[in-house]
Amino acid sequence: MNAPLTSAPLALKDPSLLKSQCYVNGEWIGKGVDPIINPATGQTIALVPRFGAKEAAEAVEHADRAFKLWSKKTAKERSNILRKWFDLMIANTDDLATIMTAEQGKPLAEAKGEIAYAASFVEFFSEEARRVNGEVIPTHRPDHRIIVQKQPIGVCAAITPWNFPAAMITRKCSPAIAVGCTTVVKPAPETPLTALALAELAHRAGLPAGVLNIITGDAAPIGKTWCEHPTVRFIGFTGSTPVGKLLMAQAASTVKRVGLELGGNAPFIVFDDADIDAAVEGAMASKYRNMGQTCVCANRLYVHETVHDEFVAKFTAKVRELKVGNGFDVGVTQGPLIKAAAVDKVVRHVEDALAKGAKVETGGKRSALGQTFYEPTVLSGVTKDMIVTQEETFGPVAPVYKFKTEDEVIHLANDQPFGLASYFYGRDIGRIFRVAEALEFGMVGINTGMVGVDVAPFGGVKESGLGREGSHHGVEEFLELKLMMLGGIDK
Ligand SMILES: NC(=O)c1ccc[n+]([C@@H]2O[C@H](COP(=O)([O-])OP(=O)(O)OC[C@H]3O[C@@H](n4cnc5c(N)ncnc54)[C@H](O)[C@@H]3O)[C@@H](O)[C@H]2O)c1
Ligand SMILES: O=C[C@H](O)CS(=O)(=O)O
Repeated sequence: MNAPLTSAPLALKDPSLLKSQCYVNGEWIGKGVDPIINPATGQTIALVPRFGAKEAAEAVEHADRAFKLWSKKTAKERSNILRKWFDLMIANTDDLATIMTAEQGKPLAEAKGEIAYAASFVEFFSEEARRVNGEVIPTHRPDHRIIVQKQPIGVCAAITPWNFPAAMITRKCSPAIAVGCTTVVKPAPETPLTALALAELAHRAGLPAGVLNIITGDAAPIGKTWCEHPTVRFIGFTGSTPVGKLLMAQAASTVKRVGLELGGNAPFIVFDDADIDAAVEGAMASKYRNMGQTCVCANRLYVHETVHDEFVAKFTAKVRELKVGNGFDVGVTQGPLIKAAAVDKVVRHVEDALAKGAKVETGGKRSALGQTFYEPTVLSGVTKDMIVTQEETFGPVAPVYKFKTEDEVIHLANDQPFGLASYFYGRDIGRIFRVAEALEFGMVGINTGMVGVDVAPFGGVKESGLGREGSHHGVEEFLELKLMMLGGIDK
């Protein structure tokens, strides 16, 4: 059904950044039919095309033709275009953030922060493009020489989530493009407008047709087409673990590489020697960023019994200062969740915890602002039999547990299938190394609540994913090592 456009046009300095078509082979194609809804107001912002398997295959063919040219560009040529893309993202931050807040809901200041974060990957990999060096290996025979060349793997697919509509795309596409690959991208159905605006800026930066292709539409057939297409050499996915497992299975049909950034269930541990004020600050940053809708949010807060009451009192006081509302409104620090179903999941988690004996320190109920809003919540008296312990809540709920010993809390932290981010606060150097090495997670924040940055490898272990994004490691999954064994050198 074509939902009517019921919202006033977004206040953009450059209205041409608001796209309602797909970007394929350097052209805008398709007819908008699926509404993109503002989660704060329920209004329709724009309509986007509903593409499927056919268009997904066509995008791969365009990307493959472009690969043959793009991979032959010099590293400096690729670097220069990525740098221009970065410059245009920064110059258009306000419009990109406005589009993001409208479709995703996060407060405008957070959206601007994400644009800077997303742009930082483009900048970083514009520099890495020129650092992809091969090797000459000391020979085993005087008449032989051994050379290892790093070559771009080809067409890479990216399927991304709604919680970081810009950064999850640039964190995958900029390293791929930097080393000479080409890309086909399906953004989340909730938040494609940010992705399409990024494509427009890439076009303006001079990225050749077919290097970046972005289509919207039916996720399952698009994903299956790319997973099974013999020309696609890599599937990059950021999203839930169940979908990640499905894509990994589908990609096996053509022995593709996969890069999986999946679900999390981060422990946040406060030891007895922690700086409590710093721990509260770190917990606020980790827990309530994006209304708790990040894969690295503190999902379980374990506080040593000797400092528990002080931490809960100070933490709860800070949470009560959060202001819930429309992300465009001045002073709002907590916007809506992405959709009503997300709030329903939060309600289910909180009600389960209360039924099993948890206590509400603050919040604990839907906001009167509407069906997509939930009050920032702190629960105490939480135990491991509650759903919040085993499942990622993906909302503004902080379950607090008490613990007695280091061994006990390390076991509790590790005793679940996820392994993305983890955090702890403490100052004893011996404990810092013991705990950091014992935690079964891809990332450990020590006396900090934030781990995601362009220069550091981001990724998880166990059922939180495969591979690393960002940092100089971030190009490796887009490169093949080619051995050149040269004989007959003595003739
Ligand atoms: N590890 C990370 O970096 C990271 C980052 C953001 C989100 N996430 C995780 O993502 C989840 C929330 O995001 P979400 O709700 O968008 O996840 P999701 O898995 O439902 O969707 C993610 C993407 O996959 C697509 N998709 C869904 N079903 C598909 C299918 N059968 N075939 C192909 N594509 C399909 C969606 O359209 C979307 O583009 C949470 O679990 C969160 O932890 C992880
Ligand atoms: O939600 C997942 C993001 O990758 C979190 S971060 O912004 O990269 O820290």
